Amino acid sequence: MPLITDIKTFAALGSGVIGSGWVARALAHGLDVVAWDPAPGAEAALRQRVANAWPALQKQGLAPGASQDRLTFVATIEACVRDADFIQESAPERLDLKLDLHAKISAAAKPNAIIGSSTSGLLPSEFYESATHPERCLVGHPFNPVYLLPLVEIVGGRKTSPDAIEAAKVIYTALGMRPLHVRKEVPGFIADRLLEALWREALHLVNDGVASTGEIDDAIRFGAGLRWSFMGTFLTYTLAGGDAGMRHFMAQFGPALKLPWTYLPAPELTDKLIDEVVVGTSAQLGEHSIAALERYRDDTLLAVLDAVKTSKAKHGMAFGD
Ligand SMILES: NC(=O)C1=CN([C@@H]2O[C@H](COP(=O)(O)OP(=O)(O)OC[C@H]3O[C@@H](n4cnc5c(N)ncnc54)[C@H](O)[C@@H]3O)[C@@H](O)[C@H]2O)C=CC1
Ligand SMILES: C[N+](C)(C)CC(=O)CC(=O)[O-]
Repeated sequence: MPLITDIKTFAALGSGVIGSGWVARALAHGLDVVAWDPAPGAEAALRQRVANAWPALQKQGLAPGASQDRLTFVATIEACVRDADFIQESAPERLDLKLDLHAKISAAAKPNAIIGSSTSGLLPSEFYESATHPERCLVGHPFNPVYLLPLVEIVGGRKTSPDAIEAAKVIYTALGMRPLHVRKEVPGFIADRLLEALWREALHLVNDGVASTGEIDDAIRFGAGLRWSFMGTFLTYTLAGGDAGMRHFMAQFGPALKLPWTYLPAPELTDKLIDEVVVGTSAQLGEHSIAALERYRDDTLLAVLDAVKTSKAKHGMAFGD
């Protein structure tokens, strides 16, 4: 039986920050969405989050027929996945929970529906261990906000078939995303391995009293953060080597890698460090609500995406290049 790639109904299990982002993306692409989340009040919270995302999605352009009314919230896992053409799980990041959940999801789903998990770094071979038809099960790791950021890392487990990886690429592309197949199943995949290294160093800088949370964020957003929206570290550093490129860059800056610039192991998460990070980021939030900052972030991301697209077109490149 061929895997389903032309999807009409999207099932979302877990409707927190990431699940609601998937729901918003799928609705904006004109799909019917069925959602399930066991928390009391989850449906209202989901509809609220989708409504907050909708203005940005309208600016980006909705698919014909796209509507928030095409979201149905159901009471059981089985009702959520039974008729779904594609399933995305965004439940809490706990191996035991995902293992149990995927045994239930996969048993109730159509046998040829792809099942994706949003996990940030757990291994699919482990949490799909008890799945029915595990060959169609994989990771589709998105980035927050899921409804705007294109990247989705696709990671297969030991039992995932190559056909399922290809089917997932087709599905996520149809949802307006940029799939990146992580060919080796490693914890943290590619992107979170990089982000975690930065995050650990940032926490050390706070812990050691070198900088406040706001100063560290300034160091990112006025410098490398601007470059990262259109050029990765390898190409950026090639340009930093001047006409001699990467070879000169390595000769000049390679030795610094042996200097003790970075700590790598995570700092102890003491109450003092947690308080400092919470107080620092509360000051950064100021009077703004999370929802207001999400709208600001969405508008800014749309402008950045637009600018990158326009500039690439001027230089003969497609957005995905
Ligand atoms: N927050 C982030 O920046 C990102 C998170 N992820 C991944 O997405 C997944 C979800 O994370 P968030 O949305 O941030 O968490 P969240 O805490 O915002 O949402 C989790 C939701 O799952 C629900 N839930 C609780 N028990 C459940 C169960 N047994 N089955 C299904 N749902 C259940 C909760 O009620 C809650 O609504 C995790 O695997 C996480 O690693 C991926 C990319 C980014
Ligand atoms: C913090 N995080 C590990 C959950 C982050 C991600 O997984 C991706 C993101 O959106 O930064």
